[in-house]
Amino acid sequence: MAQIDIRNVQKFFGHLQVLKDLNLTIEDGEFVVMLGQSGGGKTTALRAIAGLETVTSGQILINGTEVQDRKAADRDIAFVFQSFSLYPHMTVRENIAFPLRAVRMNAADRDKAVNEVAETLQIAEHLNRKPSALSGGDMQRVAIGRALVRRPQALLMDEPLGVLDAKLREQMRAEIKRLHIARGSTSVYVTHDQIEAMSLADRIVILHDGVLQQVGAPDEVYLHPTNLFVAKFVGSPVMNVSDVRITDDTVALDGAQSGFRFPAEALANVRNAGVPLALGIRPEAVLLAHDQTDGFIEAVTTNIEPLGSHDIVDVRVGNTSLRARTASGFVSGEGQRVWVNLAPAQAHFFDTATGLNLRGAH
Ligand SMILES: Nc1ncnc2c1ncn2[C@@H]1O[C@H](COP(=O)(O)OP(=O)(O)OP(=O)(O)O)[C@@H](O)[C@H]1O
Repeated sequence: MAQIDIRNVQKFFGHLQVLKDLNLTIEDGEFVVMLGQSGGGKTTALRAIAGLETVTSGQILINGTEVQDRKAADRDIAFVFQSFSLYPHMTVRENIAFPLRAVRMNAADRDKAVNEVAETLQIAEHLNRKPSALSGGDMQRVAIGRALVRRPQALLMDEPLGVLDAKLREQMRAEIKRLHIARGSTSVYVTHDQIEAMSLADRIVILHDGVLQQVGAPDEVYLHPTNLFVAKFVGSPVMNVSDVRITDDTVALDGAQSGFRFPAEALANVRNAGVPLALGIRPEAVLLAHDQTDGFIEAVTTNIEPLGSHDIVDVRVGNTSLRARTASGFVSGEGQRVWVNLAPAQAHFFDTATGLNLRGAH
């Protein structure tokens, strides 16, 4: 198993800079998920760790040894791609055994290793089949089995569940987590699916335009996003973000008759910032009441999404639309008068020019 250290890594494709001074330490046994929009540089970073891509400058260390100039085969890292990339003419057993043949392991040890990994991945009954006879989920289990069979120092996965349907993705996600807990291998996983990232990661690494935006545990990036990009990228439905004015202890939305009163400590770093501000508040921190309530502001419902376990209700306050998460059926229809308030402890204030969260880690 391995600690992976990425130091000051820059990567250019021609004039296009895809990784901008990337620094990251992945601890031994950790499950790190790289999350971001398409084109953010996630795959390039993963391929650079594996040695499938060279870096323009900077160092990559595995257990303290520089490997950036070593070939992929000399890094003892396994890679699982989105497309299963199995050999169609070989059986499942031969596919999984392939990396062991390459290192000339004897047949008895090879069989033992293949059986063990097939058992763990629950594909033992498919060992004599060809890949074409398997479901998508089982094909990806075989691809993961082939990656794990030689007990690599680290397992890298590039959107491994990308082509599976939603239900199978959810099931495989749980299996990948179980496998990681059982094996404890250092894992780096690339996805643009934030639910996958939240559910799998010890730490999430958010990349945008080749720049690392935030590294943190799932609840940390959810509760304390360092900037607007992270705030809007993590969480579903997305965080409400709208321009606000702050006067004394009052936070006023655009066009609203009155503002929300906040305790002084919630506005400590914000009130005198002297920059245009955006309020960020997640739907679960937008509170609705049927009747006039102290501290609440009058609003009108404009849309309701019933989602079974809860509803997402859009309300209009002044010129601003806010999405609130409510109990199912809390609001019966559009055009209804309600009262709205915000949970100050869960409110974020961003500098609209830089995108930085001015409350920092609160
Ligand atoms: N071999 C290459 N040659 C030129 N440009 C490349 C190459 N590989 C990637 N790029 C460019 O680098 C940028 C980052 O790509 P990368 O695949 O790392 O992003 P990503 O975040 O993984 O996105 P995706 O989820 O779409 O794979 C993109 O603009 C892409 O077009």
